[in-house]
Amino acid sequence: MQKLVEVLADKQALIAKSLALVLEKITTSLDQQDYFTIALSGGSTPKPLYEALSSQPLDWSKIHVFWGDERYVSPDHPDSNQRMARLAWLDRIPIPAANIHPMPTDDPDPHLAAQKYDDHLRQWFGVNSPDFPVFDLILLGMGDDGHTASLFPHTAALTVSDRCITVGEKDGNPRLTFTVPLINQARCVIFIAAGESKRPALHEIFSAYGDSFSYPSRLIHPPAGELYWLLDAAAGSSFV
Ligand SMILES: O=C1O[C@H](COP(=O)(O)O)[C@@H](O)[C@H](O)[C@H]1O
Repeated sequence: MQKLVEVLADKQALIAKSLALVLEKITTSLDQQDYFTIALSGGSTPKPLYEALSSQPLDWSKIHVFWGDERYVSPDHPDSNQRMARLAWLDRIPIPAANIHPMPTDDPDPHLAAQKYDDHLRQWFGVNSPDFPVFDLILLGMGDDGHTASLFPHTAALTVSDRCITVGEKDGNPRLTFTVPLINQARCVIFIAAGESKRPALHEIFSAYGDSFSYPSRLIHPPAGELYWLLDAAAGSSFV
C-alpha cells in the first residue's frame, strides 16, 4: 500500500488538489481501460469538488458513478447523498443514466436493499463471492467521530467481511454502506477532510496504536492500492 498524507493551506486549496487528483486518476485509467469506476462519499465536504467536476470536459460515457454510502431516505430527501451529488454534479453533465448507480432506498427492509446493491455490484463487475469488485477510485470523508462511509464506531457493520454492502447505523437510523473489505480492494482511496472538528479523530487515526473499533477510518488501508489523505490545515496541520 502506498499512503500519502497531504495538508493543504485551506479548504479551497484542498478542493483544488482533490480535483486535480481525481482528474489524474480518471485520465490515467482511461488511457489503459475503457471505463472508470468511482464511488462517491456524501456529507458536506465533497460538494465543492462535485461542483468543480461538473465543468470538466470529460467523456462521461466512460465514467460509472456509484455511492460508498447512503442515508436510508428517498432520493429527493435533503439528507440523501445521491441528491447532493446529482444537484452539484451529475444533473449538470451529459452522463448516460445507465452510468449512474445509486444505492436503492425504497425497500421497507434496508437489509434487502443492501443485498440488492451487493448483487448489482457483483453482477456489474462480474465478480463472485468470496472475491470483491475492484473500484478504480473510492472517495471517502471522515466524520468528527472517525467514521467513514457509514461505518460508525462500535457498530456491527465494521466486522462484516463476506459482503460488499451492509446496513450501518447512525443514531438508530439505518444507512447503506460499503464494507471494509470492499473499500480495501480499491485501486485508489482518497479521504478528503476539512475543519478543526476533525483533528481529535485524525490524531487517533494516524497514531500507531489506535483503536479501530472506536475510529473506523483506521480500518481503511488498501493492501494493493493507493491511499491518500487530503486535509486542510485546520484539520491536519499537526500531522505532517
Ligand atoms: O454522514 C456522512 O458523513 C461523512 C462525513 O461528512 P462531512 O459532512 O463531515 O463531510 C461522509 O463521508 C459520509 O459519506 C456521510 O454519509
